[in-house]
Amino acid sequence: MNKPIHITSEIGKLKTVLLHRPGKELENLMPDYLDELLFDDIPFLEQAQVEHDRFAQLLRDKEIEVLYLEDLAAEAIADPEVKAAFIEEYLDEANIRGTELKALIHDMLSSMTDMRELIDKTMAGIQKVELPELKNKGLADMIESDYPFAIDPMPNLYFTRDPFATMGHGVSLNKMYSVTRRRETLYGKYIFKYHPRFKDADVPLVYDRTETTRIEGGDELILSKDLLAVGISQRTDAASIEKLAKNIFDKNLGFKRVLAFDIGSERKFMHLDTVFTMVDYDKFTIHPEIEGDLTVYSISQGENGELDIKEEHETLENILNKYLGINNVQLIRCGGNNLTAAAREQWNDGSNTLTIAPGEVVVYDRNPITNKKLEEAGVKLNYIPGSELVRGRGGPRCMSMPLVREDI
Ligand SMILES: NC(=[NH2+])NCCC[C@H](N)C(=O)O
Repeated sequence: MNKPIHITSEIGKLKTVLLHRPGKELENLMPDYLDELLFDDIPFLEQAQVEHDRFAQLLRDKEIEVLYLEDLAAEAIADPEVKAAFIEEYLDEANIRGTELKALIHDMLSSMTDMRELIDKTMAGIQKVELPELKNKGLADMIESDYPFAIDPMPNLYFTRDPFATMGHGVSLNKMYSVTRRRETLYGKYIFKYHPRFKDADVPLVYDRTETTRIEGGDELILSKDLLAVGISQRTDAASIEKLAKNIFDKNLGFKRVLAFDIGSERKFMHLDTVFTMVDYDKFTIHPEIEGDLTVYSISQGENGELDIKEEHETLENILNKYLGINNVQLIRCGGNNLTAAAREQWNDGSNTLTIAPGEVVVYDRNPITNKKLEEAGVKLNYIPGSELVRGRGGPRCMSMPLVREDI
């Protein structure tokens, strides 16, 4: 049987990818709560969907199988017992104030017979005004309080890169940094456990959402079948990288070394993939601010199952040459040599490329300076529009989770 997950590089020909088409959760964004929900503006849903559909169609035109998170999740909970368990768990994590309110929503979700509708509802969130019965139960105060939601939306779901990350034939089911994104990983839990595509494969989990320290997929890069890169960032703790490395070695996923890159913890550099992505065997896009010496921890398996950790201070170029065993790494600067362009295009995810084959990527059309640099370096570009999608601060890499790539 072909493994449903097979990822041994960041650049091998992409065969199957997981997306989420933005849905009603984006219409539950409000200016007052944008910061907590990690958005900088409110995308126009209809247009965001048009842009997203272009992205998906481009991938299909390249003969890549496109799967949707919402479909897999719906299929995963088809069995009534699984559906019931999912609803319980979803509600337990939904921060609902008031038991009657919870019971009411429980009834509402349980009575839904179309699993896609149910999943969409759990993603969109629930406004208190959608529950008129609540008044009769004496809980009018809940309705009248200023906060409009009974259950918050999950607007970041279209960044499928983050809640879990595929590596080898395993999955890092992540503990997210922010409250608003923690619930997203529940879909992954049910998909890998119960979906027919995955359930017989016993997908090994090398990280679990129940962990106490955080890690996100934007920080997890597969540099080769032997080598992972993980960012120590706003989103990912050093402690999580140790746990991940230990599990990867113990569960024999094939990787020999994990490089942990310390990239600081600002929002603009929230993940490693916002400053650094791999586009070819020897080519990387980078944000100029990570040039110069970096602190990198090289983690391998030591004696008696302990980790062997070495600290190094080196330029990105030297580190990549050394650990990839090449001598001609080419770093392509986001925004070229102009600082203003670099800042602007990095903010608009100019270095957040999705590589679909060695030397071929998907990029936003809105970053012409970076795109020209990529072209000059011999990289083949496929453009998508991103005027609305970018408002959530993510590009083609963030909006996709590869499930299968050809080996390189
Ligand atoms: N892999 C990425 N860079 N993902 C971008 C995620 C953006 C999202 N608004 C967040 O802050 O979480």
